[in-house]
Amino acid sequence: MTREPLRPVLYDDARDVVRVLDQKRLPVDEVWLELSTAEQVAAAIKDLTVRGAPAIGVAAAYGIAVEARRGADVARLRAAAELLVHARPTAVNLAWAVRRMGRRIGLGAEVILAEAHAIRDEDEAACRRIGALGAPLIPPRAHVLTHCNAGALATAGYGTALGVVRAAVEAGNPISVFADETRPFLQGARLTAWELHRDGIPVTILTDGMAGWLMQRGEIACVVVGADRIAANGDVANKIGTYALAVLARHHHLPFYVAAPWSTVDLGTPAGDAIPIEERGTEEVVTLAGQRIAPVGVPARYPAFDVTPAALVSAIITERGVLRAPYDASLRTLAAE
Ligand SMILES: CSC[C@@H](O)[C@@H](O)C(=O)COP(=O)(O)O
Repeated sequence: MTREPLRPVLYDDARDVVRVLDQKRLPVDEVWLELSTAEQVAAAIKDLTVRGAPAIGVAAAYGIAVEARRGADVARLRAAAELLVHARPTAVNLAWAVRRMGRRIGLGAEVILAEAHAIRDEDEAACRRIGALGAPLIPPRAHVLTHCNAGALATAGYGTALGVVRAAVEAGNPISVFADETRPFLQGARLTAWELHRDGIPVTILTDGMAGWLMQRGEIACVVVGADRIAANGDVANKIGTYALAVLARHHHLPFYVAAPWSTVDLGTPAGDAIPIEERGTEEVVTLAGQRIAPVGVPARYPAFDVTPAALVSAIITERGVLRAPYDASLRTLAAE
């Protein structure tokens, strides 16, 4: 059965609302929210209603557009941009999109909305190109491990890591996916599993500690993940737990691929140690499905991202091409194109 492509962030031009699929409630409920202010969009980004690096960039762009279309003046639009750009710190796509929108402020609501639509459309096109470029890297009938959700839900549509998976399947390679559950927000168990299952792509959920054992047994052919920011030297920030997979992949001589649009590349950040890593509230770590699972009084940590050194990355798949080490040089070359 062919299903409608999944597009988690949309704009209703007739009613001037930003429509977002509530990712906090998936997979149990499929609920679309309608947002009509920059404050509402910023709150949806902060609380992970909408998440994934490219998707939060698209949402922020529409957050500025909705204000413009509802009559906000330049000062209000600049304040909206300021609010949105600070909603989350690690994914550079957010700052990239807000900066791009900022260049349209003052040119009128139609121009601003057109720019937001362009950001959305270009991201989906980039994901499809990433898929086409990445699919040939996946061995026939491979079991592919992914972490978090770098799928349609995390982008304008189609996905980055899952875009590679989708393109491989569309090209006739009957691969299957292992989805790390990705504690504590469970993007893998809830979102990756939901969107792949929806599209008929075989997916099996693992808890976060299982990958090493399956690699040792030869049950995983390669790892494909997304990224929140790629530094100029090729270091990659992505969901916490990604670095551990890269180390495991290296130990087991498996390829470790990063799939991301060019908007995730941040040549202004020289290396991974300069990437800001979001620390979130720890309630989610000490609770599961609303139940406390840890003793009261014991502290917890929740760094939401980690950095994988470039040396552990086999290739970075972007819409501009597939990059190989040395990444400082290959990123500079593609930046110039
Ligand atoms: C194409 S999405 C790439 C990344 O943003 C994704 O892998 C990720 O880490 C998302 O984290 P999240 O905290 O769910 O926004």
